[in-house]
Amino acid sequence: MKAVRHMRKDEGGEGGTIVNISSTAGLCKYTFLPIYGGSKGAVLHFSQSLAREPFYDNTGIRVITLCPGPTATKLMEGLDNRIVETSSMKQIQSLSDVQIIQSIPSAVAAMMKLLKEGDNGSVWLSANDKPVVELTEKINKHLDELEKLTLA
Ligand SMILES: NC(=O)C1=CN([C@@H]2O[C@H](COP(=O)(O)OP(=O)(O)OC[C@H]3O[C@@H](n4cnc5c(N)ncnc54)[C@H](O)[C@@H]3O)[C@@H](O)[C@H]2O)C=CC1
Ligand SMILES: CCCCCC(=O)/C=C/C=C\C=C\C=C\[C@@H](O)[C@@H](O)CCCC(=O)O
Repeated sequence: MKAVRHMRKDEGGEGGTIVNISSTAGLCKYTFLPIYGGSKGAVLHFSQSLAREPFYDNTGIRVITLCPGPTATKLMEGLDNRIVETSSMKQIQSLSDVQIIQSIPSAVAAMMKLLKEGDNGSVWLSANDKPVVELTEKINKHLDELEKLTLA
């Protein structure tokens, strides 16, 4: 929020872009990453709450969220040995049958695309070495429906 104060146009800044890094672990109920997944869900919710209008109109700051799937960085090294809930090994094993650990260039390509094309409040998925997918509509539909329930 300190960066926002420096960047915001309505307080003398130049606007800009903030990209928050969530994860597929923030989208999926992974039994092997409950704490990490919880923190990544929080990153996504923080971004969507911050990006809600009139934030962009007032500040000129785009807030965008990237949700990468497993990507070949140091963070993924020895993941199997760091799983605390051993009953979740079954889920991690079945996941590794259908999901690959993507290359860093794939995640970088996703970042470049969303920097060029991403609207304020947009959410993007980059996984399995596939082209980046925009999730904004699905995420906002889900959040808007839940919000309606809180008001009913
Ligand atoms: N690698 C993966 O599979 C995925 C990673 N992510 C997220 O991407 C982001 C970057 O992770 P990676 O590049 O994969 O990990 P990494 O371990 O390669 O890099 C993390 C970097 O953060 C720095 N760092 C750690 N604690 C810090 C602190 N308190 N203050 C400042 N810098 C600190 C480390 O020195 C390191 O350079 C993280 O938020 C991670 O959760 C999201 C989805 C998948
Ligand atoms: C410390 C947490 C890193 C989490 C990275 C992330 O944000 C999302 C990961 C999502 C799913 C990961 C699935 C991994 C499944 C298997 O392929 C696993 O067996 C790979 C283990 C690799 C290793 O070096 O141990």
